[in-house]
Order: sequence, then structure tokens, then C-alpha cells
Amino acid sequence: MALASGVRFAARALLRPWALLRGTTLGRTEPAAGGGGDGARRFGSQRVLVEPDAASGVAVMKLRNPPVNALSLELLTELVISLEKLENDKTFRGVILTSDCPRVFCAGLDLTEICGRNPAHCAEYWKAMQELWLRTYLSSLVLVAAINGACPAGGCIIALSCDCRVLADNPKYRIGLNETLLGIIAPFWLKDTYVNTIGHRASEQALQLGSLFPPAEALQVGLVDQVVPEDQVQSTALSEMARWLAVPDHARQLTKNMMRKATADRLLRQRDADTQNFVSFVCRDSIQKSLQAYLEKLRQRKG
Ligand SMILES: CCCCCCCCCCC/C=C/C(=O)SCCNC(=O)CCNC(=O)[C@H](O)C(C)(C)COP(=O)(O)OP(=O)(O)OC[C@H]1O[C@@H](n2cnc3c(N)ncnc32)[C@H](O)[C@@H]1OP(=O)(O)O
Repeated sequence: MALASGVRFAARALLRPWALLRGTTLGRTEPAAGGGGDGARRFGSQRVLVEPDAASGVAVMKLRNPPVNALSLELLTELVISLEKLENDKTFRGVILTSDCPRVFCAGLDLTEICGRNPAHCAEYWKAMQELWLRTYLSSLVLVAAINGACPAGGCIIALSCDCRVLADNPKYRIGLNETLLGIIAPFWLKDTYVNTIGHRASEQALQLGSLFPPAEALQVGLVDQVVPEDQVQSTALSEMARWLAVPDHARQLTKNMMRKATADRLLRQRDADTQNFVSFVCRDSIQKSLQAYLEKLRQRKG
């Protein structure tokens, strides 16, 4: 399903050459682990490893930005590029999104991208976050999130943008939109995605409390679709993918678009305003202090 031309243009304008070239191996392929026949060659970049299996039409896309897959500008950019590459290759019908970092699926926004940064950088960063959400939320591919670690805030929104979510049954792997605990708030399109997934009352409570749900509660509230033992997450994601790929693509894509277009259009109609709101909000002294304090607390935790 083609994104609005404006979004495609924004994506290209956004994907600055340096962000693509900095330490990436974009376009270079290497044999996938375990060899494999044609079409089993890995590709991707420094922070995103794509293991395509042309025979099944399914690719595994691994976030590889240690230690916690914090969504840096480069990771956001590389995720968009890798997803676009798979969407443009008609060999592929589905992508399993997972983490290559132990214990963490994705730690959300990289706070160093908005702490102590100038408004122009915050604006560029936020446009990249918008683009990734639009790209995943409206993707023509079947996206299955194989959540093999902690999944707070921005990581949760990536998982929510997928068509379904499989979470490892580890009480440390909590998932949710915890922005209020950092003194910030989720923008309307994150709220809309939450409401579309777990309903209005559950979202209203979880957003205000900044709830991070352990697996059993995440399943119960509908934030994830399956909770399985850690060593069964990938195989379960593959089985779930097979269930979705049993449906003819065109009918499924039209239905997905019918369900999601209004939510995405709401951002597309006011993308610049959303960016300006984000920048003026996070650049406030009080918010900067709150984010710095949160980062400090994170860094001291290991002490
Ligand atoms: C009004 C209009 C609207 C305005 C909207 C404004 C705001 C919009 C916000 C959009 C929504 C998204 C928000 C976010 O995503 S904010 C980030 C939220 N993320 C978190 O709260 C997670 C924080 N991290 C953790 O809880 C743990 O790190 C985690 C459980 C993920 C892993 O724990 P573990 O013990 O394995 O690892 P450490 O905690 O030791 O961390 C290792 C190092 O990584 C650093 N780190 C962790 N998370 C982040 C992060 N999100 N950004 C940057 N850096 C991070 C951590 O400090 C450690 O660093 P050092 O090794 O240097 O100590």
C-alpha cells in the first residue's frame, strides 16, 4: 500500500546520505547464518540485520543497536530503509521484527537525541520517529513483533504498529507506554494506536499511570496476542506469520488500510504541527530537567 506521496517524499528527504553511510553496510549482503540456498543472503546495515528467506517470503529484521536498541536517529533511518527495501521486493510478504540485543526488544526513544539537543535536531529526530511509525503502521507487509525483551514507550509503539505481537514469558520483559513516568506525554498518534489496540478505558488508565505491563497482564489487557516461553518466541512468531500469510495479500492489505488509514491520516494532516508541538514541548527547561534526571537515574542504576 503506497504511503501518501508526501510521506514518501519526506522519507527520501529525511534519509540523509550521511545517516545511510555512517558505519552501515547498506546494500552489502552476506551469507545468512547456517548458509541456506538462494535468497538466504543477509542484508541490512550496522544497526538492522535482515535475514530474508525468499522461499517462504518471510524476512526476520533484527534491531542491533546495543546495549538496549535505543531509537537513535541512525537506527530509525536504517529501520525505514530496510522496511522499504523489503516492501519494494515482491518476493517478501511478511517481516518478523525482533531484537538482537539480550533482554531488551527496544528501550524507546534514544533520550540522548532529545536531551541537551537544539530544536533543529529534535525536529529532525521527531520526523524520523513519525516516519518509522507511518511506515510500519501502514505497511503492506504482514509485520509480526517477536518481543524478546523489555519493550517500553517507543519500543512499545513499534510493537503496536505490527499486526500482532508475541511476547516472551519473562516478568522482566515489561511492555507499555510509560512516558508520564519520565514527565512527558505520548503524542495523539501514539494514544490513538494504544486505544485502537487495548480500548479507550484501558488506554486512558495505562497512559496516565505510565503502566509497564508484565507478560500475563499485557496478554490480559490485549497489548500482546501471545505469551510463550522465551525459547519459543521466534517459532511462535513464524507460526503466527503463516496464519496471516494464508490470507490473500490484496484482501488483507485493503482491510488493514480500512482499519488504520483514518488514524494515520490524522498524523499526515498535521505532521508539521505535531513536530512543532514535540519540539516546543521537549525543549522546555522543565522537560529537559526531567529527561536529564531520568537519564541520570538510568546511568546510576548500575552503580
Ligand atoms: C504535546 C505534544 C506531544 C509531546 C510529546 C513529547 C514526548 C514524546 C514521546 C514519544 C513517545 C516515546 C517516548 C520514549 O520512548 S522515552 C524513552 C522511554 N524509555 C524508557 O523509559 C526505558 C529506559 N530504559 C530502561 O528502563 C532500561 O534501560 C531497560 C529496561 C530498557 C534495560 O535495562 P538494562 O538493565 O538491561 O540496561 P540499563 O538500564 O543498564 O541501560 C544500559 C545503558 O543504556 C542506557 N539507556 C537505557 N535506555 C535508554 C534510552 N531510552 N535512551 C538512552 N539511553 C538509554 C542506560 O542509561 C545505560 O547507559 P550507560 O551504559 O551509559 O549507563
